[in-house]
Amino acid sequence: MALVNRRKGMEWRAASWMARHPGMTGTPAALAASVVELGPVTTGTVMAGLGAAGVSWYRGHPETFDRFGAPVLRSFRRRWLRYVGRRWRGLMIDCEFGRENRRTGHIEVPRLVRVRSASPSIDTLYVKVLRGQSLKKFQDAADELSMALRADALGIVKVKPGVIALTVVRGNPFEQIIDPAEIPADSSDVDLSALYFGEDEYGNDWTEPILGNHLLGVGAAGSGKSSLMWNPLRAMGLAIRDGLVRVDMCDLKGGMEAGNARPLFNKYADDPDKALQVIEAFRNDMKTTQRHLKDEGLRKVRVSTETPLRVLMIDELAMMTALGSSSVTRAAVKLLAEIMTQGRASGFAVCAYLQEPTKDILPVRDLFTRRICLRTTAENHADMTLGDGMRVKGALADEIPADEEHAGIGFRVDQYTRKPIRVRAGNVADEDIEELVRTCPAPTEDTSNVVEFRRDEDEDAA
Ligand SMILES: Nc1ncnc2c1ncn2[C@@H]1O[C@H](COP(=O)(O)OP(=O)(O)OP(=O)(O)O)[C@@H](O)[C@H]1O
Repeated sequence: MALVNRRKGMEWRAASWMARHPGMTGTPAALAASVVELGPVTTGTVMAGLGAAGVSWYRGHPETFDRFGAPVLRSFRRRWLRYVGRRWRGLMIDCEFGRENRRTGHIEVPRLVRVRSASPSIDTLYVKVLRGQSLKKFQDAADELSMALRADALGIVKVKPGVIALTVVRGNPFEQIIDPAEIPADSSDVDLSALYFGEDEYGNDWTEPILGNHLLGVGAAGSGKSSLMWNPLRAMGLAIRDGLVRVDMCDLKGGMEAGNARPLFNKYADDPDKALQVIEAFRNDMKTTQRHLKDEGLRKVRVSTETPLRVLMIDELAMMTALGSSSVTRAAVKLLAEIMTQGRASGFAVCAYLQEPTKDILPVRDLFTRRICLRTTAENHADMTLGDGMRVKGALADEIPADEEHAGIGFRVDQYTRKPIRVRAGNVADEDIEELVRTCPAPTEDTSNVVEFRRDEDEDAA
């Protein structure tokens, strides 16, 4: 075939643009058809009705609108304003991703195929690269791209052959330190299905359910993991005091984190051997509770002083699952797997915290039902913690600056939309922990007729 030195005709280019953007062409076409067929009054009335329905959704149910409606509208607006044709083309040429077609002389640029905007501060741009361009070329130009896109953090990954995703994060919605969870005035005010952890980037309360769940907090040293532990403890405060929630604590930082808060806990361990005993006893209590529920013909526990919610907290979980002696880690992994697969209905929850979420360190990672990823040291930790593809969608946990101003900031996944949401945990200071220990010590007498595990005498004495 002879070589041609002309571009495709304008009408053909317009036709292929229309085929690629059916919404942009289909909507005006449908409107025009409606005006012709039904008349301008009917069309106007339908449009006004749709507009009014949208406004009443926005005003009447902000939670569902922000969750489902806003991302769609925001993606559309950003695609056709912020990243519209000429702007995108200029940006690509300025960052030297344009290339002259030698035959036609036309400057070709990587094509923006899709824009998704999971939250006001996160855009994911899916880009079809030109033939001969590599992922590395984009990664090498990350600084230039980040400046041109006015991004505070930029992630660049391959999505499929020929398509990359640029994840653009702008601004820090959390310039203020967030207050810690309040200790409720009464144990009946404790909501075990929505414990306060902090705020999300929209300024809404960030809560997590603990009843029927297991929670994993991942973050590098100094990322603020302790606030993922103390906020739920404060939020459960009076329920701990009143015996509705019993917490066993394994503080494998050698007692540095929770050593001063022992009165809060039903059982406490600060080394792997003692922790293994605590975990084993927790599993045995779970078995006893399961038998009790079976005898009563119940499928689920009702939290009461007889059958309290049992929480096993483990700080520096890696010490139990990988870094301790092999006999301890083997036994601990087995016990944790048993507790996490069977404990939800009987009211036995695990909350664990660690720095590195790889399968070698945490073989039972997938059994955690709620996961939070604070600042990490490696790119792939966000996907390992939150689920595949979450980094592309915006969870750039490895780009969170490693300073105290950004401690407690991280990502969680919205259970309905499966999108990452930026969150910041409340900052729990030493005085807040002291207040909790002072006001909410666990009952020393074991009132339960189901769970027979008691504190050791020597611990009480201490
Ligand atoms: N939610 C928060 N908001 C603001 N600052 C915080 C928050 N959480 C922790 N910090 C501060 O960040 C610092 C480190 O926090 P923290 O000790 O919780 O980190 P960590 O992840 O537990 O680290 P390590 O694993 O090394 O113990 C502390 O000085 C703390 O005051």
